[in-house]
Amino acid sequence: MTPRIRFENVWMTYGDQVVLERLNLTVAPGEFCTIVGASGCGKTTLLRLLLGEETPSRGRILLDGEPLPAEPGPDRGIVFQRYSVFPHLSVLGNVLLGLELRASPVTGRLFGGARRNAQGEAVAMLEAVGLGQALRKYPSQLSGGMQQRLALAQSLVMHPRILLLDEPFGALDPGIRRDMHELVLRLWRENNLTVFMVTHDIREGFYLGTRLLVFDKLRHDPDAPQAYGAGITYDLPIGQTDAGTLAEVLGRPPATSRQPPATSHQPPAPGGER
Ligand SMILES: Nc1ncnc2c1ncn2[C@@H]1O[C@H](COP(=O)(O)OP(=O)(O)OP(=O)(O)O)[C@@H](O)[C@H]1O
Repeated sequence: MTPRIRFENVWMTYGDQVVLERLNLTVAPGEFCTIVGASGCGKTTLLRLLLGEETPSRGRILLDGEPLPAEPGPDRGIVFQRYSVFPHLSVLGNVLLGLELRASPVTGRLFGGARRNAQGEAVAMLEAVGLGQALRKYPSQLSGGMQQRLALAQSLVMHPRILLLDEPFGALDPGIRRDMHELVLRLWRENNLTVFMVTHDIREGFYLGTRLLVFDKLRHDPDAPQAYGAGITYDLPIGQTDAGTLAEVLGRPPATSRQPPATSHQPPAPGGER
């Protein structure tokens, strides 16, 4: 099967600062990769490379076997910790906008049947994330959790192949975060998504991911801290990783959402149950 994403010896530098180095990574369709690492080690930079907002300084990234487009596109959706939605548009307007711009890039307006179809799609997506009762509200009238539901709907209505999540639940209360975990797992299954999610919470990473990627510097020169970038120090298929490795990474045993399978770990079939 062609990998959904493939990094081939990717480096990312800003001036003389090496942020990421020697990244080699193959991700199958339907995997849910959670990404952890120290602050400033390049996690957001990795997502921006996948989005097409940045291009690698060296190496290349392939999307379904083709070079990744050098600009953001509807096949890659992103949700940030905050500020993903447009404050001056209603909930419905936020989700409609992408559909309108895709169909009518110049005016961003749709008319007649095309507009009704787009509205139907947007409403269905908002209902799927639990915002069916809030279509006419504005983002300032929504709680933090509702704003993140809106941001998810805004991305998913474009039917992306890849969903990029940059600490999307970091600012939410624990109870709300739990609800969002269940929502994102359902959306992942229902929309055949391949997910890359940055989190500071390693337990969240274990709970949600099918695969946990740990980023850290592979080498370090105290006299030249910018000389070396981060790479993947652990690539853990969750459910198949031995207890010793997990304990080393976590400092204690993991809490995963799944029982480890007895033998091998298979990424879930897109849309399949796990
Ligand atoms: N556009 C840019 N120009 C110059 N340096 C940048 C740019 N973007 C990121 N950096 C630098 O790259 C490094 C990695 O930043 P990045 O935001 O990817 O880290 P991170 O792991 O996501 O951090 P955090 O966990 O704190 O969000 C930082 O030192 C940052 O200052």
